[in-house]
Amino acid sequence: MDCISLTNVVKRFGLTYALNGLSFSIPCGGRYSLLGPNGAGKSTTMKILAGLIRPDSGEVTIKGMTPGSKEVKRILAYLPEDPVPYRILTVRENLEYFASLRGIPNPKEKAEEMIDLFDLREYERIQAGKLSRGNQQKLSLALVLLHEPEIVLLDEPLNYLDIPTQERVINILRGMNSTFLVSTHIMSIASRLTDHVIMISRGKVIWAGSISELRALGREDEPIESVVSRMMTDDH
Ligand SMILES: Nc1ncnc2c1ncn2[C@@H]1O[C@H](COP(=O)(O)OP(=O)(O)OP(=O)(O)O)[C@@H](O)[C@H]1O
Repeated sequence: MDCISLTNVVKRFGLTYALNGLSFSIPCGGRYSLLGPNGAGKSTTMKILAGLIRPDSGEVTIKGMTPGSKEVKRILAYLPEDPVPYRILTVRENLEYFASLRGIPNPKEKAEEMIDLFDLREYERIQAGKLSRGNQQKLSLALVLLHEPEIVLLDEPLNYLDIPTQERVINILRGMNSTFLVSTHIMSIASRLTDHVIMISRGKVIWAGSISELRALGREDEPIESVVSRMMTDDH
């Protein structure tokens, strides 16, 4: 079964076509990266899947359901590019609040678990607005993952994180059995978190396949970044 499906999706902002006939699908349990040059339509795609904006035309389903519906919200996590937790709440309060919004039976226990998992103990009583950008990112990841979502949409998830935290987060994400769509410009993140790639440019898919197929398109010893760069530039 497909957990994510887009067919012929068009989204315009004024005269700009952010998405222009975008179609792809991701089977349940699939781990996919969304790659593309600046302005390709990656964040727009994520927002449509998260139900935050509606396409002008085309069909979008999450496990056969409508994005943004109550059923989908229950099973989906979306980390935007620049997530902001509730600034006046402390780290712990944010976690407890999100856990109770999610209907988790014991929000305090869940907050404890996420504080340990994301190494936030030192900051648990600090207001989110006073955290460093990296610690805000860590908290935001904890907030979107606390309900053990089946489908996870992450826009540049490792932004601002120091190297030990990147490793910690990569291990957490790799340990989850969810369906993943990760938008990133960093190929090492794509290849460590996912095994398939959807490459888009000007609002439509220009290539899709496994990361090993992508590597095989390059010359021997050619860095994968160079292969991707050529594919993105050839399209222009
Ligand atoms: N709210 C908006 N109003 C007007 N134009 C928008 C809006 N959101 C996106 N766009 C335009 O839609 C196109 C796709 O933008 P989008 O943010 O989806 O690209 P992206 O692939 O995520 O880019 P980047 O890699 O730079 O983050 C761009 O031309 C952008 O300027």
